[in-house]
Amino acid sequence: MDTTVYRPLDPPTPGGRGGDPSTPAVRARGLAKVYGTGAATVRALDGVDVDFAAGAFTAIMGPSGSGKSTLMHLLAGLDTASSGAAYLGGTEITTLDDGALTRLRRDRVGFVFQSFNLLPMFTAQQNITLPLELAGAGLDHEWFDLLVTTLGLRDRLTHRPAELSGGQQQRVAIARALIAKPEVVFADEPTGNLDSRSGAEVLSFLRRSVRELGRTIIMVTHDPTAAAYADRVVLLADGRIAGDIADPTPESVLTGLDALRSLDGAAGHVGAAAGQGPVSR
Ligand SMILES: Nc1ncnc2c1ncn2[C@@H]1O[C@H](COP(=O)(O)OP(=O)(O)OP(=O)(O)O)[C@@H](O)[C@H]1O
Repeated sequence: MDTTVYRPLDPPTPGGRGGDPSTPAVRARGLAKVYGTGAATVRALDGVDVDFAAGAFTAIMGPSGSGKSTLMHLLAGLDTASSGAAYLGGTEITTLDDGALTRLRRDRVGFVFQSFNLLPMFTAQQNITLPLELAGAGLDHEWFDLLVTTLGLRDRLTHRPAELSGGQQQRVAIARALIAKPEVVFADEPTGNLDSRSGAEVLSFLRRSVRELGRTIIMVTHDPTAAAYADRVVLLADGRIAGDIADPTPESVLTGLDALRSLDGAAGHVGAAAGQGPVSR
């Protein structure tokens, strides 16, 4: 596990803003993914029911192999489920064909990866606006300016990725993920390649984009301190939802992870162990 310690740069403010709280941005119902057959069968996800609120920053945590990446890939339409359903807003994505999934990922979802995935020959500005070019959509200059200001990229727009620090590159990747105002941004270990200060900045920007810009973010992370920037932490163990922590702190997340280890595969839910009551969905 990455033991990097991140220090929040600004104090947390309660609650998320924006989105329609009555409709979850993302839902899973009985979602399952099975790899292999016979003795080699792995149930990577084993019947997951979970809602992710619009306008909230949610972290997904759990031990290695607990199914975090599998869940994110199914929710983002990057992989197909073995059974069950995943929804983006009102759209059941588990029944869409490849073409519809490609359009959905392009038009309604943003991605931030551990390795930034910027195009090296393009400037920061060109990288940010690339999704609009690919979609044939026009640039909302006001939104672009707001993103660039919020992410502190104003004086870096003409630089190529090789001329930017890791933290700056990830901030460009976040602006790119947000430029088309997607319904949800999936972030997969977004601070995994960053030092603690750059990681803290990136996490603060992710949180600001939820609180101030009304976006919805679902982040997979191994780091309890990173998870504590979120409004909520969903814990996975053995392909199942094993805990749910509202308003997490590094301490409550660590307590929740420790409780998971002590459950050691037994069925259970660690919300109470982490100082939270079970969250009804
Ligand atoms: N393509 C695959 N073929 C077979 N098994 C797989 C495949 N992908 C994942 N698995 C298995 O599914 C389970 C869940 O994997 P997943 O990558 O979702 O876990 P994770 O929680 O993201 O792990 P980590 O924290 O190590 O990245 C693991 O047992 C893994 O070995």
